[in-house]
Formats: sequence, C-alpha cells, structure tokens
Amino acid sequence: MDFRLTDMTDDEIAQELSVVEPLTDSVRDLIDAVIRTEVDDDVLIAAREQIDAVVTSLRGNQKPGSYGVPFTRKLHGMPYGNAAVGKRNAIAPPLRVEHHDDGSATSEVVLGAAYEGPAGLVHGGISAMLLDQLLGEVVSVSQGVPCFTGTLTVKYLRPTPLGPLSLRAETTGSEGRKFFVHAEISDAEGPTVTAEGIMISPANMPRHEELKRLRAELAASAE
Ligand SMILES: CCCCCCCC/C=C\CCCCCCCC(=O)SCCNC(=O)CCNC(=O)[C@H](O)C(C)(C)COP(=O)(O)OP(=O)(O)OC[C@H]1O[C@@H](n2cnc3c(N)ncnc32)[C@H](O)[C@@H]1OP(=O)(O)O
Repeated sequence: MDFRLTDMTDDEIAQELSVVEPLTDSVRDLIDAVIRTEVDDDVLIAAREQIDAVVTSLRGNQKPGSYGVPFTRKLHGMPYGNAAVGKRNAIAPPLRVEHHDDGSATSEVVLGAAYEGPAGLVHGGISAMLLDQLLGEVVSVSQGVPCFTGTLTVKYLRPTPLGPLSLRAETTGSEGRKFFVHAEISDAEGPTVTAEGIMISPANMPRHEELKRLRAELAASAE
C-alpha cells in the first residue's frame, strides 16, 4: 500500500469534502438521469455539449494517473477514487461503512438504476464488489492492519432488488496473516447474498506493532 502522506489538516479535509462530495452526488445524479431520460434527441445533443464543456474545465488541472490513497499524519486513509467507496467517484455506489465496537461493520445503501443487472435487480458483480469492500474494511479496521482479498466466495441466495439494502460484515477467525470474514447483503425480507472471504495481511506490509510505532512517530513529528 502506498503510504504517501498528505499534510492536510482535518479542517482542510472537511473543507475539500464539503465541495467535492456534493459534486460527486451531482455526477451520480447525472448518470441516473442519462440512463432514465426520455427527452428528445436535440435535448440529448445539447446536454452532451454542456457535459463536454464541464469536462474541459475540470481537465484544466488534473492529477496524473489514478487518485491513489494518501494518508494523513494520523494515518487516516483518503481513498477518494476507490471504486466502491471513493468520495470523488460517482461510479461508486453511495456506500458509507460504519465500524462498531464489537468489530463488525454495517452499511445502509440505496442502489438505483446504475447498478442494474437482471431487470429491476442488482448486478451480481456490484453485490460482490460491495461485499468485498466491506470484508476488506471490517478486517483492516478491526485488526489495525491493511488486508487484501485472497479468496472471495459469493453465494447468491435469491435476487437482490434495486432500492434500499443493508450490509453487514464480521471477522470470524484468523490463522497467522489470514483472516476469515463473513458478510451479507439483506433487503427487507432478509439476506439475498452472502460472502466468505479469506483476507490476507501481505508479507511485505507493516505489521500491527510497526503500524502503532509509525503512528506514534508521525504524531510526534506533527507536533
Ligand atoms: C496505514 C494503516 C491502516 C490500517 C487500517 C487500514 C484501514 C483501511 C481501510 C480499508 C482497507 C482496505 C479495504 C480494501 C477493500 C477491497 C479489497 C480488495 O479489493 S484487495 C484487491 C484484490 N486483491 C488482490 O489484489 C490481492 C492479490 N494477491 C496478493 O497480493 C497476494 O497474493 C496476497 C496478499 C493475497 C498473499 O500474498 P503473501 O505473499 O502475503 O502470501 P503468502 O505468504 O504466500 O501466504 C500467506 C498465507 O495466505 C495463504 N494464501 C495466499 N494467497 C491466498 C489466496 N489467494 N487465497 C487464500 N489463501 C491464500 C497462504 O496459503 C498462506 O497461508 P498459510 O500461512 O500457509 O496457512
């Protein structure tokens, strides 16, 4: 993982997000509008010209490559381009993960037309991506070490409807650098998809104790 540090303060991060998150929401709204619009062709053509003009203006100053995952001096990660939770990524479903004291993680999400697979139902790849993200986060945050997905097994119990859904994940066991994690997606009637993950803290990553030392060093150097 790239431990590129940013010197941004909490206030600066909050200020940036107060501008960027509504922009991402507007682009998400644009994606939904393009999918479902039934306006005439001339309106579509005019819309495309307006969108192209916006793209040209944003290209005025661009970061090279992908966004990456900068870390603050408190080792708070900023994965703003992430495909599942990136705060600058309008393709990412509006997923916000909550971590709980018992080590579990949950999320409430509403999936609209942009996440469709079979008619009116969530695309299976989207379900797998959401569960993968939750599995990765629940283990990385509760264990305090970054973990990658080694093996992801997804079981589709019944079709998942578009609309409001709940997600939950928890670590069920560990063996050395391997963590076993369970997660599920539920609609109002109960679970629709379950996933089992073997998440691995890679050999070349800092271990928990090293991370604690790194955090303390960074906190001291920030004072
Ligand atoms: C700054 C600190 C912050 C801390 C807190 C952070 C909070 C942050 C919040 C959030 C974080 C993240 C959220 C992400 C969520 C999304 C997750 C993804 O999409 S991840 C991308 C997709 N996955 C890959 O691209 C992996 C590609 N594969 C690899 O990189 C390696 O193959 C890896 C890491 C999986 C294993 O590499 P090795 O070199 O460490 O493994 P070896 O030493 O060979 O094996 C260790 C043990 O693991 C087993 N193992 C190895 N590969 C396995 C596999 N693929 N499946 C199952 N077991 C495997 C082995 O059999 C071995 O087990 P035995 O110790 O012998 O019992």
